[in-house]
Amino acid sequence: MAVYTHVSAEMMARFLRDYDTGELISFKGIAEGVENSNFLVETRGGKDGHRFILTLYEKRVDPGDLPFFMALLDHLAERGCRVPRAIADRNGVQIRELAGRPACLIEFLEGISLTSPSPAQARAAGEALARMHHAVADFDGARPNSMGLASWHELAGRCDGQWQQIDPALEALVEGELAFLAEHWPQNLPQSVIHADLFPDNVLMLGDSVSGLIDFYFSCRDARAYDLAVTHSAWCFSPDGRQFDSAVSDALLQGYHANLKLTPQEIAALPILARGSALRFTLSRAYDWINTPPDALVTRKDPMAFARRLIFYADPAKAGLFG
Ligand SMILES: Nc1ncnc2c1ncn2[C@@H]1O[C@H](COP(=O)(O)OP(=O)(O)O)[C@@H](O)[C@H]1O
Ligand SMILES: N[C@@H](CCOP(=O)(O)O)C(=O)O
Repeated sequence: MAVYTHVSAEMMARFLRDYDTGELISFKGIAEGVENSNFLVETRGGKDGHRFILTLYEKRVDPGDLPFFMALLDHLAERGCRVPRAIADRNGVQIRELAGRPACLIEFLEGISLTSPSPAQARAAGEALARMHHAVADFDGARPNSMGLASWHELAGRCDGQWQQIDPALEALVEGELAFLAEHWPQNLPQSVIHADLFPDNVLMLGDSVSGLIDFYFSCRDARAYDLAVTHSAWCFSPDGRQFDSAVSDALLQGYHANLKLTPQEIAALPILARGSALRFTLSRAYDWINTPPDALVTRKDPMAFARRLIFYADPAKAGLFG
């Protein structure tokens, strides 16, 4: 359960008094997620609906970036993408504070977060990602990728001396990959605002249809093809990273390409971008594995699940994976 900051019923009720959401009737911490504290909030008698997500922004979210995220969500929603907007209070303010943390009340979207997506669902996710990339073409917000190549050395350095508690082979794998990617990371690819964390748990689905894309708190400007590589690394393996699902992979790539054609340079770069994505999530999970506070209500995610993906993508026999 991801709740790092505890909120009392009195605090929550007081917070909601500034909105047209009606009276608080229940709230509870949400089990999924690892980054922020999220609560499902129910109200009655309000004008703005009766079910909401209240997010308190934690460790990796810079409060200065919240206006970028909120403007992006507004922009995407205005262009027909199913994303949750932040609700404004009666003074028109979206970004507030609760329990000493930056806080936003977010529209609740229906749908289920998947754990084992089918090819049809992966195809729908690929289509939704491509539609999002089209929709941001005229969004002029800017935010560099705080979890991009430049940050990976620093993140690895912060795990120094502690790799052994995760896996004896991990340090050598990370060192080798950092050196390889520093030399081979593709340059000059088309840039876009990207989601950068489009895991199955961040795509809400009703049957085989996408009902919402959520959790834009790593979104940034970076190579557009890197977003597809992140999504590929997240969707096309069993959760422990031991099994690759070629049917899900084909469907995801077809769904994306049916809506947005990548350039030949982008397609050629995908194997290295996928290695980068696998390394990025290995590193953030390793850092969290070592540093998660013991009193946080959170289930840590296994870094080795992405180390295994990294080994898969680095295998020369997989070079043809992306066409
Ligand atoms: N707008 C939303 N509508 C419905 N459910 C949501 C919404 N935002 C988050 N959730 C639920 O909360 C969970 C955790 O949210 P998420 O944004 O992934 O957390 P974190 O910021 O910790 O990564 C999601 O898996 C989903 O079940
Ligand atoms: N997707 C990342 C971690 C970010 O957390 P999420 O709950 O927003 O998906 C991972 O799985 O390591």
